[in-house]
Amino acid sequence: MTTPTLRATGLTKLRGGKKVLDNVDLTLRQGSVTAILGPSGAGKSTLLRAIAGLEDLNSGTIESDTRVLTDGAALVLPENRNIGMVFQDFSLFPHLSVIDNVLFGLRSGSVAERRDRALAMLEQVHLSARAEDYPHMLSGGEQQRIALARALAPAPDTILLDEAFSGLDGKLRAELRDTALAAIAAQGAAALMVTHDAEEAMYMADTLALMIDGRIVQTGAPAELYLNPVSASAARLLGEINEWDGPVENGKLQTPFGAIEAASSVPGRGKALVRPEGMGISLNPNGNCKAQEIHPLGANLAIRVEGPGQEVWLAKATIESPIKAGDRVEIKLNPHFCTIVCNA
Ligand SMILES: Nc1ncnc2c1ncn2[C@@H]1O[C@H](COP(=O)(O)OP(=O)(O)OP(=O)(O)O)[C@@H](O)[C@H]1O
Repeated sequence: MTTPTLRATGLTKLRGGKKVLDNVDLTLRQGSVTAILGPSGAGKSTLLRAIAGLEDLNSGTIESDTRVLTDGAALVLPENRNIGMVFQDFSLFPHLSVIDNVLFGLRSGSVAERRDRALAMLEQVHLSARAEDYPHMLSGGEQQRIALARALAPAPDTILLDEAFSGLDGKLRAELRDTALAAIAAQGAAALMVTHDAEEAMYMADTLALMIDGRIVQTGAPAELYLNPVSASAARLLGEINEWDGPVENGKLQTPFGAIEAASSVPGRGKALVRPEGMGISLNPNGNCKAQEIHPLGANLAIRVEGPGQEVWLAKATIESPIKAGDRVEIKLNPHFCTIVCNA
């Protein structure tokens, strides 16, 4: 595992008596991308801003591998934290050319060295040919690539991306994600990104941190969190999930679509969580379930399946599936996509 470049411990921030950050711990590592995913108002931007030094904290410590950035009173100013930031709205200086925007944050080295560095960063985001243009001459995606080059130019230890791709759509957004990943990897910075978009978070991040009501409720690799969520609310952040409450007896919880084994002991009642991919669906004229509605989703079909007691769960099948709305079907749960959590 690579060296931590930034460690936040016990970050707490109160606003109007409400904890918008509640004892947040987070470690960022060199060359690794961490994404914070959470609903609106969860405190994601506040956390990013606190790390950048733009937000005071009530308590907690933020340290880089060499120094303490915040520890109650001890505070390193934002401009001295060696942290780069990219915002959703690009925030380029309109009166400066592209190269001057990138040069803006470069303070060390001779004029020629700084220019070489700025050009190298523009090269990295494939825009060196536009160095003398002004921001208004560039598309939104191009402006965001300049913002990324500007943030990475001073070789920050850490780069913070706040909904940096949200203003862009479709193909452009996908391209910018890849450009950003390559540029971040080339610089070896630790990246922390905030997004509402679960697919974007899973695509880009090595580590995901799920944030709800100011607390980080789960941290881990995207696949681990997708398959083994700690709660229904954590599971919902990463995509659709079927939920079923019931007693756990002999280590099993019975759902309308089959029994699920509890990985660890869950006392009393539990909640079964089943990803749509875990609903193994097949045509069976004698099956006790029915395909109620079918919607194409690119390579997959989303199928609403009615169970024996008229419960409706979501299943996924590949686009070649012969199943049609109204068909009798059979469901076999795939335990890989099923979890039981405490029903608290
Ligand atoms: N300047 C401010 N003054 C007062 N309250 C604020 C301020 N900025 C944010 N808040 C509140 O702090 C809480 C956390 O806000 P924050 O912007 O960090 O959430 P978020 O998870 O980034 O949300 P979003 O995804 O909508 O941007 C919210 O309840 C928000 O209303």
